[in-house]
Amino acid sequence: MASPMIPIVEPAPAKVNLALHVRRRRSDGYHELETLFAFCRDGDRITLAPAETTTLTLAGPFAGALAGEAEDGNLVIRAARGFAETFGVTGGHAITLDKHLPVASGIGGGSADAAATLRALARRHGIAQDHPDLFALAARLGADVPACLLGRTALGQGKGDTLRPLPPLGDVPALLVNPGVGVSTAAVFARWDGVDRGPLGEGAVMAIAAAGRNDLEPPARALAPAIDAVLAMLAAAQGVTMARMSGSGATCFALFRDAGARDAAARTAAARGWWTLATFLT
Ligand SMILES: C[C@](O)(CO)[C@H](O)COP(=O)(O)OP(=O)(O)OC[C@H]1O[C@@H](n2ccc(N)nc2=O)[C@H](O)[C@@H]1O
Ligand SMILES: Nc1ncnc2c1ncn2[C@@H]1O[C@H](COP(=O)(O)OP(=O)(O)OP(=O)(O)O)[C@@H](O)[C@H]1O
Repeated sequence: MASPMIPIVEPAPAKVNLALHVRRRRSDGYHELETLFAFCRDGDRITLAPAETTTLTLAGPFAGALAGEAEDGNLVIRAARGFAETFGVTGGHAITLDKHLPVASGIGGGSADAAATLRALARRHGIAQDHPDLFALAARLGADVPACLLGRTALGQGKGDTLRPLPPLGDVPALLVNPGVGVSTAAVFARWDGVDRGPLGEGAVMAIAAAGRNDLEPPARALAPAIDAVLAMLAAAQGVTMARMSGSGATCFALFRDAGARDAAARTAAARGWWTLATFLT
């Protein structure tokens, strides 16, 4: 168990859906998916320090995007409350969220923060990181939270919360680009045309990804036409091996043969005023 006096720092890496096939709408309003989750080297960060009550301090470039919302609605606080109820812990935590990922952008931001909070609390209270109750709590917090809790390349099925771990990708140079528009996940799913275009293929992760697609791209592009320009720019970049939208958008990602080509594309995207994150898929 981690010493209660030493702050715990837990990374909350950005999530990318290398491919996302929507198979059908369920009667509970959710959709059955097949998706390949991958994680970036960079993202948000959670710090946990001992305190009498639980509080949340927002820091970092996107703190302002969440400052107007009630603290209760933040997935970090919801994760901390859920953890206390599930594992019967008492006492609070002063939690700091360093927010580097744009909000409502398809790269899991809030889900990654919730998952990092659960990992940090599990460390503090001596709960195994693979405790089934921790995963059950993650699934109640959001469809992407279990994948973010696992935090490694995985095949997601069901709502995205039935997971099969896959081998690490080994630091693939990746660029994330967001045109500065927030997109509601529920609104994008609601515009899906209901056509099942088939399952993911088989083979190595990158081969499955390359042969796959993101079925949420057309509805997201209809809601946020700026995605078109981002994808066109990324697809035309030198040294690119794959360019696609992640999750429900509007963030798009591109994978590159080398970090130099990635950084050149990042400069082009930044010159257009878009948010960029030059990173690696781990
Ligand atoms: C698009 C993805 O990011 C792909 O990884 C996820 O499926 C979304 O995960 P998330 O943001 O954690 O989603 P949640 O917060 O659980 O759900 C938000 C809303 O998205 C829709 N939703 C989400 C996941 C899913 N499999 N089917 C859905 O239809 C539902 O309308 C739901 O009310
Ligand atoms: N810590 C948080 N960070 C970001 N958003 C949060 C957080 N807590 C609550 N939210 C709410 O969750 C909504 C979705 O934000 P989030 O950034 O998780 O979406 P996303 O990037 O589309 O994630 P996903 O790819 O999992 O769908 C936001 O509109 C915001 O109001």
